[in-house]
Amino acid sequence: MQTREFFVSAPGKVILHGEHSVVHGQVALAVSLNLRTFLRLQSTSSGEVHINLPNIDTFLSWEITALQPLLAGCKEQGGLKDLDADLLKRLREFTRISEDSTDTRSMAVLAFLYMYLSVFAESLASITVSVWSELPTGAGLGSSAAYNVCLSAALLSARGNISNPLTPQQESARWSKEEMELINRWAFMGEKIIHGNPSGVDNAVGTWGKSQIHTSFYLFIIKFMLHHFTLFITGGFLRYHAGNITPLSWVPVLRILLTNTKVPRSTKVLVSGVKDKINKFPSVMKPVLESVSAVSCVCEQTLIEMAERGPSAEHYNILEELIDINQHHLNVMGVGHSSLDTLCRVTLARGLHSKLTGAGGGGCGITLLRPETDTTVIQSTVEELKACGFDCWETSIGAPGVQQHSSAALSQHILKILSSY
Ligand SMILES: Nc1ncnc2c1ncn2[C@@H]1O[C@H](COP(=O)(O)OP(=O)(O)OP(=O)(O)O)[C@@H](O)[C@H]1O
Ligand SMILES: C[C@@](O)(CCO)CC(=O)[O-]
Ligand SMILES: [Mg+2]
Repeated sequence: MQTREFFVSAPGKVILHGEHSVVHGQVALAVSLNLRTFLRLQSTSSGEVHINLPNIDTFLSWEITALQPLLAGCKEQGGLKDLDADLLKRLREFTRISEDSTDTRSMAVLAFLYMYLSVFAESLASITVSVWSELPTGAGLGSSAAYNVCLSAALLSARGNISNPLTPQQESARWSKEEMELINRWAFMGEKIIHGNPSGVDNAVGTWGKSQIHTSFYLFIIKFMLHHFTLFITGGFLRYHAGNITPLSWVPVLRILLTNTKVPRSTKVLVSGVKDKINKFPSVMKPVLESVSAVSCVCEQTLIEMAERGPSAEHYNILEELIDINQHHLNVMGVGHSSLDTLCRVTLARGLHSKLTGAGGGGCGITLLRPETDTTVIQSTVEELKACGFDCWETSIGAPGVQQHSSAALSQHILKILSSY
């Protein structure tokens, strides 16, 4: 063990276009969100492993001697290609979590124990891990990915597989590109446990976020543009395709209203439902997935054009039409929900366009706000959506990816929650 105590955090994400079709190799556009998950790891000498997950009211511990036999016959650490099915089976038996279980607590515990046992296989260490998130759990904003990215970064750092990048002078620090790749790969393993068959977009956004290359490059662009009196900055969008993530340079900030319908759903169940539909009607569903990919590409082109020529009303009309088309496609895939229909209807009554974001089936939706959208219109929309029982707020997008923090960098509120275990 390298450190007695440290803190990490990772952001959630919003998918603009491409959810579900990205699982089947198509293009997605996503952006990190300024809502984060925070983790505190302490090394102890208790001979036990503790996990505290206050968001889901889960506080558990195990004797290391009870966990050790689970590693019998395990492959060498580094099994990053596929999940170790035998270890997962033994873990399910040990925790009495059945194969078809998708409940919140079971998924979180399995992902944690799997990553802990795999990373510390050579010598199980006594640790206490506490995780708390600003993100709603299971609502389409990448809460599972932020959780897995935090676990991955903290466990790998504690084990010494990656560095502890924070220097005494710093409040926050990030890892090297190679280390972030490792964090991302282990987080993907956690996503496999929680999602079943993830595309990797959520953990990639949670790891990389709005990259540093972005920030310095864009500061230059912003200066240039302000000099030319164009009030126009980047939105930090990322393009994800077949395991590769690339920042979209020169795209505008979009104003987005986020609505949480609060209807619970499981990404694992929804992703598997789409797969069943594709298997049942391949000739019907494949063109739908390809069309969603085309929506992502046309959207990307439009954003680039908006940056190059300056945004026009026509650009916003295109973005709105793409949102409508994609929402219809997602309904065809079977991942819509009456609560999301309500969101679309309420916003369209005021000329605003919405779609679900993330896995759908309830959870969150996004509404595009035009630059000229009046504050009174936004306020009345928010009020009506709240009257439907939804949470609704204007987001700030484009946040940094996974980071290590000093305790001084965290707010008293977060520190208090994480330190009370
Ligand atoms: N703060 C947290 N504490 C503990 N477990 C969490 C936390 N956040 C997420 N999880 C785990 O992730 C699961 C939710 O993952 P799921 O993929 O269904 O939703 P999501 O990631 O919020 O949405 P999407 O995948 O559509 O973006 C929870 O059931 C829980 O197991
Ligand atoms: C539904 C999905 O496309 C996005 C969930 O945020 C699943 C995935 O990409 O793994
Ligand atoms: Mg998820």
